Amino acid sequence: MNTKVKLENLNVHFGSNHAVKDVSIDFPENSVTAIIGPSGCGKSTVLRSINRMHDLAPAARVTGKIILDDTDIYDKGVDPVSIRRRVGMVFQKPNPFPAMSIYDNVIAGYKLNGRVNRSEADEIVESSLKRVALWDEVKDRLKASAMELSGGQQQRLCIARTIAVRPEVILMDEPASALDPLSTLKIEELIEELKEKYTIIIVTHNMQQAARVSDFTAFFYLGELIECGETRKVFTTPDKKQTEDYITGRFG
Ligand SMILES: Nc1ncnc2c1ncn2[C@@H]1O[C@H](COP(=O)(O)OP(=O)(O)OP(=O)(O)O)[C@@H](O)[C@H]1O
Repeated sequence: MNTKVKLENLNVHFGSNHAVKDVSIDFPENSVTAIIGPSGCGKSTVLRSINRMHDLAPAARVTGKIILDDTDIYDKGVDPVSIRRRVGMVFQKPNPFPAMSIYDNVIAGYKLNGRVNRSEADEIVESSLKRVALWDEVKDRLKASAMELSGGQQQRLCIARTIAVRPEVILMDEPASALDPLSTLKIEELIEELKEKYTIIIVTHNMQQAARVSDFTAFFYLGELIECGETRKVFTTPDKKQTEDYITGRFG
């Protein structure tokens, strides 16, 4: 399996808080890697560093390397906007643009590339909504406000918006934690399908979800990567005692 994203000695500081400590990890292409660990262990901070989102937080200092294919995304001269196009992000709470229609939400990110003609936009909206299994539910009301959709539909819309930009990597920060069990199941099924085309890295608090959706699991504790490996192995015969204690619910 090719490595799509490689973290080499990644450190993130917020002022004097050393939130991510010397983390090195490979994320294989066309696979799902789950990042797990107790609250505050640095999961979201690691995820956000992979599309340079900390550039937007003045207190953050990132050192080390993050290699996307052959590009160190923190190299001088690398445009963070071009990285965010290649590395999309889906957040915990569905965040469609409230003033926009369903159609305009899907195409919003893609339009930042420049002018888009109508038939091209129609094609992208339809294929993205089909990809997230939302097309049949919304095809008759594409001009309706995105806020008319249920929470689960809104989250699938946000995933459609992300994939419309044609990223290579999708970061997901607890994408189903605000959703009911049925919507969660749909998101999990979608993740399974999306990995054929994309490399997915997902932060989740839900151990069963990590076991269900991921090929690889990385366990973090107090800012350090404790263990990373095939999900089945991490969940059945972890190498480290801390991992075992966490996945068996003894702490966290
Ligand atoms: N923008 C920020 N400014 C300052 N400190 C931050 C910022 N983001 C995160 N931190 C700090 O970095 C550490 C790791 O936080 P992070 O959100 O990555 O943890 P987490 O494992 O994702 O937690 P949770 O599971 O609760 O979401 C915490 O001490 C947090 O307070």
